[in-house]
Amino acid sequence: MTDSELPSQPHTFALWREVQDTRVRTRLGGIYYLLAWLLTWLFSSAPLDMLGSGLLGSAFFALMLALRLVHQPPAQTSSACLQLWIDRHWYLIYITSLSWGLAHAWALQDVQFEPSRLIATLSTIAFSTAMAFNFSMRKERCMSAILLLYLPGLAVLMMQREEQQALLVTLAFYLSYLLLALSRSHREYRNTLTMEQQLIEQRERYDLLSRTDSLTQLGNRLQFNGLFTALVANVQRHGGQLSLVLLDIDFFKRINDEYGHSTGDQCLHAFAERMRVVFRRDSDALLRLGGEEFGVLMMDTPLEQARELAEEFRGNLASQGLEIQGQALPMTTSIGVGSFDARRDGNAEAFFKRVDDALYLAKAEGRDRLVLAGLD
Ligand SMILES: Nc1nc2c(ncn2[C@@H]2O[C@H](COP(=O)(O)OP(=O)(O)OP(=O)(O)O)[C@@H](O)[C@H]2O)c(=O)[nH]1
Repeated sequence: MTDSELPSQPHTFALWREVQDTRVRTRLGGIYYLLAWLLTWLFSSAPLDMLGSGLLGSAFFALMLALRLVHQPPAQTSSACLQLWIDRHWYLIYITSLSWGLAHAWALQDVQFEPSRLIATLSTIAFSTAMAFNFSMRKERCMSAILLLYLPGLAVLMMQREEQQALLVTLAFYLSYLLLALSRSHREYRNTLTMEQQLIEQRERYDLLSRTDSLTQLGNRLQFNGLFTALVANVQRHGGQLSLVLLDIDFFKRINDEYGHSTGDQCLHAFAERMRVVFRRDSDALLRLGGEEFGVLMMDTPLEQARELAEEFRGNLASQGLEIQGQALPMTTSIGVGSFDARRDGNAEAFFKRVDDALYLAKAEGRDRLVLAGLD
């Protein structure tokens, strides 16, 4: 998934990240529960006497492992879908934790598990430690899972506290450490997430800046190049109508020479503002291609419609000029307009050249006019 495909809403991004992290961390967990059960059962004093319950336990933990593996994250990245996946996955984690907690309690109680009791206790410690460090995205849920792992065993040890006092106290102490470690791990997870979100936002801001012309706040040449190629590829593949309007201010050098560069800058800004008034559809992409040359990419717009709008723009500008510092400054623009034609334009470059040639013709024929591309 590329950066631009990542969910942009902070809440949805946090859920998406949590899904990815949960998915990566949950895979191994399932294998170790199965392994721990197999060792506890097979190293008990009489595994064959417990064949039924041994196999049943193995089948159960194998099923939990399979469910974890087949529970694929949603293809959609809506927050509702992501939240649902997380909730369901936590059910699997709870069920596995409680089942292991009960298996440990059984091992502590049943004499047949005497030789493998240590395996079960060490596994409980390992699972709860892994839980505290790997699933700290949700503090309360993680705490509940640790308690499900721990409490059945502690309850048995409480009942046997005469003989098991040392183990009971040690496990209780370790549990308190785990809850503290979980708090710290949760804080660190949130901090890392915030940093990651800030980084993405910063990158998006820089990306936008690098594609924006600072004088007019229109998209710049870089933006045009990417957008134009993508839109042409899109109409080539799916059809539709894409029009391009190229505008070049007439004799702009004279404005600079006569009124100064700063007034020239204000003219460019005012020109862009005027473009925003006329080409106002959300799907119109307004760009400054460089110097005093501008472009409008009009999606789903037939040639005639693009021509009408461009002509309206040219006429308004010629009759009203631009208002700079309360003064009307005469100004005209030459315009080339064209629509992508799959038979005539092999690629984006050819299409651009056709419209640029029309603009050149508008200049050559005396300026302040609009020429349609490729009607020769
Ligand atoms: N103020 C200002 N001037 C700019 C900017 N970018 C380009 N120019 C000026 O725009 C002028 C363009 O001049 P030319 O290419 O000769 O074009 P023109 O004078 O508009 O003449 P025609 O296009 O042939 O009608 C140059 O004087 C550039 O210095 C800018 O960002 N600000």
